[in-house]
Amino acid sequence: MGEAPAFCYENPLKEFANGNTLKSKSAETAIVTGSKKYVIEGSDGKSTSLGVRIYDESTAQWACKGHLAVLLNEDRILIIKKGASPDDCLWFLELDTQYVRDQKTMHGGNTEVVAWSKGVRGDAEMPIVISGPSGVGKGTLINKLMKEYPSMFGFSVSHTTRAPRVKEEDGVHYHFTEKSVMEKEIKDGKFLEYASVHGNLYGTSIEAVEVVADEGKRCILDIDVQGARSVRQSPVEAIFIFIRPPSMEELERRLRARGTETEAQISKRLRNAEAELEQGISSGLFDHILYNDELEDCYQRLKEVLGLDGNVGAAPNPVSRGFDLPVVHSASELDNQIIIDCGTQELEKASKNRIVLDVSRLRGGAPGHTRGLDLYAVNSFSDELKEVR
Ligand SMILES: Nc1nc2c(ncn2[C@@H]2O[C@H](COP(=O)(O)OP(=O)(O)O)[C@@H](O)[C@H]2O)c(=O)[nH]1
Ligand SMILES: Nc1ncnc2c1ncn2[C@@H]1O[C@H](COP(=O)(O)OP(=O)(O)O)[C@@H](O)[C@H]1O
Repeated sequence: MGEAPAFCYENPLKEFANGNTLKSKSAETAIVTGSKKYVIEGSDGKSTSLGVRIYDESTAQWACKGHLAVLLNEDRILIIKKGASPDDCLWFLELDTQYVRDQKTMHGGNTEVVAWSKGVRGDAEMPIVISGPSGVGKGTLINKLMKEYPSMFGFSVSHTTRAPRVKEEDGVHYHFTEKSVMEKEIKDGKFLEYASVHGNLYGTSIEAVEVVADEGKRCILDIDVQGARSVRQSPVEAIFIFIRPPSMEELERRLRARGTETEAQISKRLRNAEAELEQGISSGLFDHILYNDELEDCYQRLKEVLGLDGNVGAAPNPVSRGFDLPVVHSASELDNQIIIDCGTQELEKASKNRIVLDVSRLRGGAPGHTRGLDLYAVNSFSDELKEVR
């Protein structure tokens, strides 16, 4: 996914609390990682654009002069990497985002936390997390939704160590995986969340969510309550829906009628259902709790909650991940738009030498990703920002 341009603050971040340090002319802030020291230079106080210099201790040389850093809303710094590949030129150093605040709380409140995330173009709608006990009808509801709105929703294909059921396909319903392989991938940080459910390991890889978002579709996650809690604590901003059965008797009837589990597995799932229901209903974790009594009623409620009543299913908006930034000379911020001047000397190219990076709709993606960036070229001679592409 490319390399983050910088790393961990040498000093506590309190200097950044109001951004003053960054805006004062003399200020230089150092970020150190391994043998590299990244220095964000102070600006003249008028512009929010700052230079970034990199000192490589192993070669004792200053390198990569010319990265640009722009402080955004005092909660994150946008770094525009010079000479990076299109896929790797925009990064955010998160200083005071919701994710960073949550992480600080998790670490007891006294630890300074910063997080790197890569800028990804395009806006994908908030993922939908659906939880509920086994047999309640999650899969049935999700299938209906995907059938009615095939271009709008995409399913996050989880990994699991459980055996496939008769009609289940590898890579479609689940990625059926060896336990040791999955444990290694979890250790390698490839998973957004994972949990042990009914005696097997289940997990959502970061890639599973990103693949759907890259297609411009809204991602649906069918995961248990533990997994939902982990996603709540992740940078992913999602909508959380819990499906509950009309009664335990009806849940049992549905599980048996489905005919996909042995008697022992059904008993285990029913025992676990009690705890899942308790947590689903009373934890405050879920934004919406829907009864699945009559299937059609529940489906209509689900559509309402998702704002789909009467909506005919918009076409997907495929995401193009990269953008070729020419040599960047300066950047300034205006109303959530970063104006990037690429400073070509040749007059004939001058009409395309300014690029606007719209950061008004930034939102957390899977860990390490910030979505919602929009980029377009404008005519630099026009007073208005006129789109030319
Ligand atoms: N945490 C987590 N739970 C998952 C994931 N995938 C599926 N689950 C949950 O695991 C449980 C068992 O799923 P499954 O074996 O397909 O049985 P079913 O719910 O009866 O269809 C359900 O509660 C799923 O929501 C995942 O990636 N992460
Ligand atoms: N509202 C409903 N009324 C009756 N049966 C239902 C309803 N919703 C789902 N079912 C049935 O219950 C069984 C379990 O549903 P499923 O979608 O597999 O549950 P889950 O994915 O939550 O484990 C399936 O056989 C399905 O056809």
